[in-house]
Amino acid sequence: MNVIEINNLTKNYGKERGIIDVSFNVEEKEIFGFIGPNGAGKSTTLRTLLALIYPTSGSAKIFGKDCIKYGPEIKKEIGYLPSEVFYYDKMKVIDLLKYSASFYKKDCSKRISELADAMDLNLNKKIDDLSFGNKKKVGIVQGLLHEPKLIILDEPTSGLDPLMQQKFFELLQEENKKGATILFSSHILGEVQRMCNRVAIIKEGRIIQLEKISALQENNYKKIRVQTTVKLDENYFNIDGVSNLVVSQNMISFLFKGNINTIMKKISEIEIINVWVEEPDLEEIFLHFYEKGA
Ligand SMILES: Nc1ncnc2c1ncn2[C@@H]1O[C@H](COP(=O)(O)OP(=O)(O)OP(=O)(O)O)[C@@H](O)[C@H]1O
Repeated sequence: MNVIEINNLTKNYGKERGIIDVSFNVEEKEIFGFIGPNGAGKSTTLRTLLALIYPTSGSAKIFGKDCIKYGPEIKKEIGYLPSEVFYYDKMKVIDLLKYSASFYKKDCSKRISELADAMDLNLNKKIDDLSFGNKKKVGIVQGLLHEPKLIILDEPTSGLDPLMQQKFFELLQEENKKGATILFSSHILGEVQRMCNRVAIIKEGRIIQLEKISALQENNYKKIRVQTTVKLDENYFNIDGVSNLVVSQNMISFLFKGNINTIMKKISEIEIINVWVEEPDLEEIFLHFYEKGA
């Protein structure tokens, strides 16, 4: 079952490009990554899902219901962490969280203290006195305190130190095990690689790739390095599926997409000293997309 269904969602900010024809689904209990560089359109997509902005065209459904028409009803089951958090600075953390909890028809106090303990957040401080990272933690607790069925996070780890990032990911994994579906945006590929089952890559407002993390790494590209006895003509590997070719002395490296036999035959026809075939990490795959203008 799809918890989120996005169909040809387009948002123009006047003449400015926001997002163009964005479509993807997030299945129940999935941890789904949404990656792209600054300005690609991640926040615009997520804000539209939360009915904070209206699409120019296209539509999206959450729990099978139109996200704009049924916005208020749907939002009760969603935990949202925006990329930037702003608060009434004079309030104490606990008062702010109690206020947030008052919007839901359940007692969230136990969960608030559990989350604050897990994130090492002092509930009795004034918001004003918190560092950026601690304000982010308030946002995290605020987003999770009502045990939502769907968690939407916009660049959640920015401002958290590595130890806190780790704790935060453990928290998310626990929520996921309990049944929550998670959609989070990031430009940090390592965390997406570690956390997510599937990923959508967005570039200049358009989705350019939608794939299982495992497929993205295993099936699509191989990172190949060949050590030859003599310096090879760089056109030798100028065949379909080869990209990012670098020749230096008697070492040649490139990314290969396609039938592995094709490239192995080509390699077997030259005198080699060694060959390495590796899976590229997401960072390399991602860079490849951007360089090639895919
Ligand atoms: N309120 C706005 N008015 C005009 N243009 C906007 C507005 N908000 C976003 N944009 C434009 O829409 C595009 C997508 O921006 P968006 O914030 O969704 O990207 P992002 O992937 O979330 O990037 P970041 O990580 O920097 O937040 C950008 O070109 C941006 O300049």
